[in-house]
Amino acid sequence: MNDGTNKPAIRRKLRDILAGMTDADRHAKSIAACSLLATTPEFAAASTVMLYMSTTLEVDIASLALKCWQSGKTVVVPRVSWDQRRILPVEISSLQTGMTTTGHGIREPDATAGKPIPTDLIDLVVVPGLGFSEQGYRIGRGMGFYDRFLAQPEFVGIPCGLAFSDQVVPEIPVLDHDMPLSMLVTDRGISRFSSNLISSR
Ligand SMILES: Nc1nc2c(c(=O)[nH]1)N(C=O)[C@@H](CNc1ccc(C(=O)N[C@@H](CCC(=O)O)C(=O)O)cc1)CN2
Ligand SMILES: Nc1ncnc2c1ncn2[C@@H]1O[C@H](COP(=O)(O)OP(=O)(O)OP(=O)(O)O)[C@@H](O)[C@H]1O
Repeated sequence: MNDGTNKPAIRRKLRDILAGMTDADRHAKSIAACSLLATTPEFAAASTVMLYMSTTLEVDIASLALKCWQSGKTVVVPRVSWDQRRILPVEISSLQTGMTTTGHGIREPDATAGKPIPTDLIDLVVVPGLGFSEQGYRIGRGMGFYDRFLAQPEFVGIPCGLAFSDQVVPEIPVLDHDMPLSMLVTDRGISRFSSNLISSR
């Protein structure tokens, strides 16, 4: 069945897998996955990197944010605009200060913090998700925020999924609006999906 109707069941299964991991496992795998991402030429070449404010069940991006700042990169994270049903990239210089918590316990820069950054300046987007396929597709929280973000014509960067290896599943239903990733990094390794490269979009 590839019509997307089983997406809720896949989300439930993936949420169970994530909840079943131990904190120690999540911590070790977060460090491993972020270290691997930091070794890639795509990361080295990026001046502006879009990260996400990780929740406890997602790969913790803290070590990656520090590497970005240490090497002089600009870090942006999403702020949800409910009016526009989109995420807006906002620059941050700390993961702690100036944050507020939205629904689902997701943190984002509060109204006083964070300068909006034009989408075309983003070189690399580190994309969270509930699950990822070996073909470079992802399933998220079901609001389509990242699909809409990555589909914008002004987005010219590289979309890179970041996940625990536990989150990689053989197949994810793909609908027309689902945006493929160019890369996927987990604690087990780096995958590149040549058919999804920007030049072919
Ligand atoms: N760490 C992290 N940040 C992320 C995402 C993510 O998956 N992980 N997102 C990935 O997309 C975006 C945020 N996604 C969100 C999805 C739902 C709600 C939320 O509050 N939902 C309400 C229902 C709102 C409505 O239906 O109008 C709720 O469930 O109460 C918030 C953020 C951007 N930031
Ligand atoms: N480019 C787009 N333009 C308009 N609507 C879109 C677009 N992409 C996705 N949507 C809508 O968003 C909704 C959720 O999509 P989907 O189930 O693929 O979310 P998801 O990728 O799992 O979630 P997310 O990206 O928020 O983590 C769908 O109803 C879809 O129609």
